Amino acid sequence: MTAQNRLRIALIQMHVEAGHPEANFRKLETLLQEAVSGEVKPQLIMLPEMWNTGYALEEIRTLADRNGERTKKMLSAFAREHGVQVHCGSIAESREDGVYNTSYFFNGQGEVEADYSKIHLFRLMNEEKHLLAGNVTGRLKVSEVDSGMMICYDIRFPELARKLALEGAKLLFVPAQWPNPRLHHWRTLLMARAIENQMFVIACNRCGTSGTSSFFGHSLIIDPWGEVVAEAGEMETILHAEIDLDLVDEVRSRIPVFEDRRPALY
Ligand SMILES: NC(=O)CCC(=O)C(=O)O
Repeated sequence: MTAQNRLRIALIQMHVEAGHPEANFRKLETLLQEAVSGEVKPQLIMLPEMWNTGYALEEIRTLADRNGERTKKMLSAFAREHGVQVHCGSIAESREDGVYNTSYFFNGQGEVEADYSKIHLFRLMNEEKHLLAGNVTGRLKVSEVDSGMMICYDIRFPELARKLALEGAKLLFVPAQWPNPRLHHWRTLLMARAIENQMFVIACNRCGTSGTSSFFGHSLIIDPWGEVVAEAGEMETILHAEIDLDLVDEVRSRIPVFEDRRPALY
């Protein structure tokens, strides 16, 4: 196995102060430095969903990052300085027509390689009242490997993960703010998306509390067999793991699910 076929990942499972972008940007700067200061440097860093504002939806129009400019400036500079790829999780991003829940992916030169705005808005947290839904699926290349992007609630839609897998995705990125009491759903759905599509699922949740909601963390990296490569606990932490990218082809050749599909029947 060559070094090129492996990917070192760090997931920043952080507490988010709802309604306080300043505090969240400051906190993130510290955690990003921490993520690259160990002996083994990650090649990719990922953040949770809506870490800039949290779910301060009543004030989201004023709090959201206009066109993602502040986020892009900070993360692009960081990615370039450290030669590391950064999946920004997602941010509340304001555009002319409203606020979106948007992911950006920066390559190691600090360029925006891909973006994706959440396409399924989560009614239980009133997203549909304050946010606009994206209309395009999220595809990207990570270390030259075809990959897909989802955000949180999106994982309840297996058709989306399957579409990304059929288009070639071998890695699926899922930033989240997934609260209690649905830890069982979080783990099971992520596991299912990994097993049925024989892909790595890389999922970064937030932790801590906001108002009456509490977030259990449990950021996860799951391999294409459905085995847990790494899982965080409930506290703020940086979860480091290394994955073997060749495992996707190995699993797909042992159980040829994609060849055995009968799409004409369903
Ligand atoms: N932020 C979200 O999309 C939360 C999704 C969630 O909690 C769920 O159960 O689905």
